[in-house]
Amino acid sequence: MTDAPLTLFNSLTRQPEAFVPVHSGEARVYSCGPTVYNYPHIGNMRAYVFADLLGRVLTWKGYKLTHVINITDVGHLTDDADQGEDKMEKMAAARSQSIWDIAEHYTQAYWADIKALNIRQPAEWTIATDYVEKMIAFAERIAPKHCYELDSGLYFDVSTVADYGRLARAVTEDGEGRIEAVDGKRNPQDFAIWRKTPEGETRQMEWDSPWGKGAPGWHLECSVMSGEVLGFPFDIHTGGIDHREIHHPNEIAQNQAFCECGGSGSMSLAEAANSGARIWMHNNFLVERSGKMSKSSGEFLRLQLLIDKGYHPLAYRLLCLQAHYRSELEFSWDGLGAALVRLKRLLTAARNVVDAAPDGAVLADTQTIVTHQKLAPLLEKFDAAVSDDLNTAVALTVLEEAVAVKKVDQAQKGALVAAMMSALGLPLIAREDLRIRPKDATVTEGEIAEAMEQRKAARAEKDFAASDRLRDELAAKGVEVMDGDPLGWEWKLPAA
Ligand SMILES: Nc1ncnc2c1ncn2[C@@H]1O[C@H](COP(=O)(O)OP(=O)(O)OP(=O)(O)O)[C@@H](O)[C@H]1O
Ligand SMILES: [Zn+2]
Repeated sequence: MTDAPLTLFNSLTRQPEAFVPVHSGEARVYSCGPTVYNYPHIGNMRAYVFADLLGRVLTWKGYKLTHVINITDVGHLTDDADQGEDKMEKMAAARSQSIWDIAEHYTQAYWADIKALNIRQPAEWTIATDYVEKMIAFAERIAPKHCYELDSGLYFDVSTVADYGRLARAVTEDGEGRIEAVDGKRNPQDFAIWRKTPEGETRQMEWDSPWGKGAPGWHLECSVMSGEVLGFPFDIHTGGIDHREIHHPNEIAQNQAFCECGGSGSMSLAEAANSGARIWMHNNFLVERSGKMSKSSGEFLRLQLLIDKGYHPLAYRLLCLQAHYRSELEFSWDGLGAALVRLKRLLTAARNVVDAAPDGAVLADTQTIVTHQKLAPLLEKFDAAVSDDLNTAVALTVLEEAVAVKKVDQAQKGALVAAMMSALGLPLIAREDLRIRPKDATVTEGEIAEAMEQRKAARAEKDFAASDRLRDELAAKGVEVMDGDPLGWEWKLPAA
């Protein structure tokens, strides 16, 4: 049975809540996408592994999922509040390239990582610059009651909505809040929803508006794209935990203004939540020993670097799944290596289970097919784990139990394992495909295979001198021969 109630931690109320869809049988989810001014780092990708997992669990629970992720190609300043330059303009100037080229290049790089991590395609990728007209219309609607104009742009007056910053307070209570005062603002937390191009300057990206030439504010973009595609209120809004501080409180304020709910006095939490998304969910950071991994700080790890070193990208996915999404996760190469070993064992065993199942069994409906007394409790345990605010650490161990369970119906076992793998986004790829040659390897897979064949023949003839020589030659090229490996691996490269 997969009927454990789905509970998700809502950052807005700071407690786990039962998921009750706005539209019966459906789940509508919006995830803040990347600002495409640079390559995504693996910390950014944790946010999308999390959003993908959430979507997969909603699908597992039987909801019809509509997931939207945006691409921010304009408007995100170097500081999340109103300080600094537009990240896209800054990178384009540094590279002497057009913003459009920068955006195209890094969007493609991001999509390559999405694919490599087996993140499902959302129903829609909304590109911020495609929505500028709608952003202007949204701003025009809320401006009379909620905004004021300064020389630098159109600002949102946060005192015009009830309960501004409730989401952020979770952070400020911990002493992490930081909103700087800027000249001319009525309240320090007021933010630009339209930034005017300063007189005498031209920006690469600018549009005409009732407030002059300029560009939309980053917060406005997400309010407009989420509301436009999913309709207010929708079910779940996701992002990294840094968005809980400024970006999401500002989106909420705009949504409240747009929906004309509240205005003065206090608003109930339910109303506040209804003014945008019902549930706001945030993944915690991927950190290194030196602190949060960050694009803006210059040095960061890209997924491609992991691949170049010989790690399959799905090892990184597994690393993320081993931790709870709300916990900080510290990256280490040892940790990634351990995740790769676990992944190999799991995928090899799962592949065997699914191959042993009769044709069609893995496509059958798990709920109706899994009745075996040893398997049904595992289905229930797995369902309870993922339904408990996406407890993937436990779900993974249940999957490993299911893969190992003996003397059970093969069809049922195949269906169960395939369904669990799919819910966690682990594809059933052949173990050979998990082996990646590091970029700096001096030997090809074909050469390794040939040497291994020769070695096998030498051993069959009991020519141990030749066998040892071949092993040493491979070792000199950085290939370790693995005799007697429990999983039957014949060789490995140093990183893997
Ligand atoms: N170290 C991290 N771990 C997990 N998620 C992160 C991390 N850094 C950023 N994110 C999340 O990644 C997503 C994409 O972020 P975005 O492209 O806007 O990054 P950014 O703010 O420009 O980069 P950075 O914060 O690295 O300078 C957001 O949801 C953000 O909260
Ligand atoms: Zn956003």
